[in-house]
Amino acid sequence: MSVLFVSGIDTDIGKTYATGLLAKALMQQGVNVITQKLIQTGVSINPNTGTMNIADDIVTHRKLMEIPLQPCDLNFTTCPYRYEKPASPHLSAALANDVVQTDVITRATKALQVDYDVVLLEGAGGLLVPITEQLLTLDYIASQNYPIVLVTSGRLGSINHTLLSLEAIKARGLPVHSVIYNHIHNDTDNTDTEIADSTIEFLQQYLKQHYPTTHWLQIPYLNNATSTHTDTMINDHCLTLPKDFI
Ligand SMILES: Nc1ncnc2c1ncn2[C@@H]1O[C@H](COP(=O)(O)OP(=O)(O)OP(=O)(O)O)[C@@H](O)[C@H]1O
Ligand SMILES: C[C@H](N)[C@H](N)CCCCCC(=O)O
Ligand SMILES: [Mg+2]
Repeated sequence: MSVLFVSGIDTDIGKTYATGLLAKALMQQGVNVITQKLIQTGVSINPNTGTMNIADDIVTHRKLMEIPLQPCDLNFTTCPYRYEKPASPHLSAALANDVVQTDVITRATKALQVDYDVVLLEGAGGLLVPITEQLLTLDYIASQNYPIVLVTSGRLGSINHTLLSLEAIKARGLPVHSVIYNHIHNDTDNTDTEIADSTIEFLQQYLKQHYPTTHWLQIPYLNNATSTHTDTMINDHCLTLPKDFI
């Protein structure tokens, strides 16, 4: 497979971290990999040019990969659709008097596939987030038949959101390539480790029983992982991928 769609049980669950760390791990295995962002909302405008900046998530991917912005980032191939309002893409586009044309995204992915062996395509929010009034993210994924990487967490409520996401994927007949458990809340005061540990245990067992070929990975809590002073931290927290991951 050469395109993996990285989704999650919700927005702010750690898709960007997961995508960047996956890309870095693949690079370390010698895979020629790049990341793409489906649609970025909440993008700032460059005051000098009056144009939209590069997608924040692409910038974070590159920091996590420890590589500079690439030519395909600078010419916006890795994220053609960027909007100012930090909202659902269908709303952010409408507020910019625009409608997303998914063939632009597909063409961008195909252009990246010319230069790279693997493209990790990060969604915006969860699987049923609308791209337009008529088209949900999962509709687009299904139209391309992309395998899905689903990012989840140990927050109370994650079990339900994870299983609902898995059901939605199954209903479209798409493969669940991986589930990535992100330890996003583990360093905060309000984390209940009993719940988080039980969530890991439950999800692992559930996958073993119902999705035996799906990979299970975990991402540790990273402290300021994308700041400029955390090379050691990032190196310490490399993802180890199973041999048959790609
Ligand atoms: N493993 C982690 N350790 C520490 N902080 C994390 C971790 N994962 C995510 N975060 C924090 O949570 C925030 C949300 O994560 P992230 O931006 O990856 O979410 P997302 O799922 O990509 O959201 P979106 O739908 O906007 O793309 C980030 O700003 C980051 O600070
Ligand atoms: C702005 C935010 N961080 C994401 N990029 C977009 C999240 C859209 C969520 C829409 C929804 O599920 O209601
Ligand atoms: Mg993101």
